[in-house]
Formats: sequence, structure tokens, C-alpha cells
Amino acid sequence: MIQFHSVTLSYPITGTLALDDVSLQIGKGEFAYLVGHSGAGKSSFMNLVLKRALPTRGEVMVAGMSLKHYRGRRTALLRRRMGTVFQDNLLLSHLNAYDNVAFALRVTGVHQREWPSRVTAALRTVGLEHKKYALPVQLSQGEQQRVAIARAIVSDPPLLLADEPTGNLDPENSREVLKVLQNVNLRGTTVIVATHARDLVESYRHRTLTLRKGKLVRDDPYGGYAL
Ligand SMILES: Nc1ncnc2c1ncn2[C@@H]1O[C@H](COP(=O)(O)OP(=O)(O)OP(=O)(O)O)[C@@H](O)[C@H]1O
Repeated sequence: MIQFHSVTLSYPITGTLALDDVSLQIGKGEFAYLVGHSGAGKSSFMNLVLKRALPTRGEVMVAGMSLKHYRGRRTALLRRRMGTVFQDNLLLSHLNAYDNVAFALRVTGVHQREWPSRVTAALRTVGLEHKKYALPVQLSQGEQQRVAIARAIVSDPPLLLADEPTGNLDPENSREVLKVLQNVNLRGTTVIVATHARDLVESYRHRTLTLRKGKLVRDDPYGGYAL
């Protein structure tokens, strides 16, 4: 699903070396954590996969195709095929949970006739079917994050990128969100989670990639937090 071939990212202007000669492969259907101290390069990794940043050297491939070959409209289409969940998932405050999730289908051009079944299924996956009429303000932070996950998966993306998805959550909500991400993975979606949450990485073991100062220093197939 993702291949990095000797990828270096040095940000223009500041010249910061965010990723340094990183090579790795993440297969279809895998669940992988990306861990590392602040500034280690986790978000930069995500930005490269989303083609929000371009490698200074090396090559990034997604679904077997080099991102070099994606331009303009195709880049936009590629991004739409990736679900993203971030720490601060801003739901639209005037829309209820259902409409927030449906909004993702509207922008991807899915026919309106398909919305009810798909939105309901996505809300069911995150355990919030019963809260579909709730506005974001009426939901806990953990529930809001789960709506954000429903929004990210409603268009059935083959790949889900989650950058600090539990960053704002207490331990109980963090575990709920992690379980939801695991369920999404069990349905076949490749899931990559960048996180600082040592307890989650230790409790819910998956392949763990460790970055240190932009270098990939560990790749543990059975997980474990080794910072
Ligand atoms: N747009 C940018 N321009 C210049 N430097 C940047 C930019 N974004 C990130 N950096 C730098 O690149 C390095 C890697 O940052 P990155 O955000 O990828 O780390 P991170 O592991 O995600 O950190 P955190 O856990 O704090 O989010 C850091 O030194 C950071 O200051």
C-alpha cells in the first residue's frame, strides 16, 4: 500500500531535515503505529503520503504508483481515497453527527440515494448510531473523535491515516478510539497511527515503526514502545 524508497525530506526555507533516508513498506491491510519523540518526523511522513509535502530525495509510492505521477486533479482524487483523522478533528458545529459524516460523501460525489445506508453503517462501526442526531457540542470529545473516524471511513478508503487521534482524549476514550481503528482495520482498511500514547502501543500490539530525528530506527513486527 505504501512504499518509501530512500526518502529524505528537508523543508525548504528552514532546511530542517524532517526525514532522513527512510525506506519501508506497509502492506495492504496492515495496522502500523508510527512512534517517535516530538519532531521525529511522524507528521512529515503523513504529509508525504498525502502529497502535502514532496520528498527532497527518494520516492514515495502509494498503491503501487509513484506520487510523482500524480498531478492536479489526480492528486485531489488520491487524497479523497485516503481517510484522515487528526488530533483536532473539527466537525462542522451546526451539523449533527449524521450530517457531518454525510458531508464527506457529498464532497466525494457519492449519490444521495446511498447516503443513509453508508452513513448509518459508518456510525455503527464507531458505535454511535444512537447519537446520529446529536450536534458536536452535545457529544463528548471521544464521541466527536469517533464521528471524525466515521467521516473518514464512510467513503471506504483503502487507507486510513491517523495522526495523534487520541491526543486530546482521556485513557478510556483513547482505548475506545483505538478499538474503533482496529475494527476499521479488520474490515480490510490499511491503518497507520502516529502516536505518543505509549500505553496504547503497549496494550494493543501492532507493527511499530520508530522514528528518531527523521531516521527509521526500529521496525518491530510485533510492536512495543521502545523510545
Ligand atoms: N512546514 C515545515 N517547515 C519547516 N520545518 C518543519 C515543517 N513542519 C515540520 N517541520 C520540522 O520538521 C521536523 C519534523 O516535524 P514533524 O512535525 O514531522 O514531527 P512529529 O514527529 O510529527 O512531531 P510531533 O509529535 O511534535 O507532532 C521538526 O524539526 C519540525 O520542526
